[in-house]
Amino acid sequence: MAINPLFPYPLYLVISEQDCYPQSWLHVAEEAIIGGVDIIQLREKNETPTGFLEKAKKLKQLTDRYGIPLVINDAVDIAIEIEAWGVHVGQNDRQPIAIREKYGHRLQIGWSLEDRTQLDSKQMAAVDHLGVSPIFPTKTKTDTITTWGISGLAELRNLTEKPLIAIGGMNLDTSASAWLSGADSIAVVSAICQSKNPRERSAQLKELLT
Ligand SMILES: Cc1ncc(COP(=O)(O)OP(=O)(O)O)c(N)n1
Ligand SMILES: Cc1nc(C(=O)O)sc1CCOP(=O)(O)O
Ligand SMILES: [Mg+2]
Repeated sequence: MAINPLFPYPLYLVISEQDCYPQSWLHVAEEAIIGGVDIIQLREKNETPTGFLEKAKKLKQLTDRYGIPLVINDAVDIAIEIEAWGVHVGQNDRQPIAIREKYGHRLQIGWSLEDRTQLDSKQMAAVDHLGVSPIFPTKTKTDTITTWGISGLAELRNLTEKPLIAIGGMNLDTSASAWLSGADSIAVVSAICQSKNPRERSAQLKELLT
């Protein structure tokens, strides 16, 4: 697959302190960027708002230094405050139209797609890219509904021109098939965060996406 000019970020790291433990999450982020990660999402599900904001500021400094986009998970107000590139929201979060109405185009908006019927939702008008949620079951996030599999991803590719981000169980064994089946980006948590060498693992994953 070629790089999609609407989402030219083939390797997408979703990071949290907990998912990187016992490694330092900020160190993992930097090593992953050096290894080839193109975009990072900060996803802190167990932080206080103040703690999330502090982490977001630190990560923004790092991503700015390397010139890559930062996405904030769920917390639209924090994304605005730190001038993040984007926000990612799911079906149970603040919805794309409400975000667009309030903040215009200050944020790129990612939305999780859990079901084909959601492609017909009016929310799609305010969505910039879609998280295909999930491709495979994963221990990192268990409150998902059904799995798309590679065949579901390929079907989706024929149904929408929005950039598609494959997430859930993406690793060295699964990323190439998702990429070749139409994903514009491969999002990973544990494959990088739990690797002993996040820089090398990122480079290995990136190598598959060319
Ligand atoms: C790129 C990407 N895709 C999907 C998700 C999941 O978002 P959501 O369904 O809101 O679940 P949480 O991540 O908030 O638990 C994502 N974060 N990123
Ligand atoms: C953050 C997230 N969202 C998902 C979704 O399906 O929407 S799966 C997921 C975690 C992906 O972790 P790993 O790369 O370790 O499988
Ligand atoms: Mg969410």
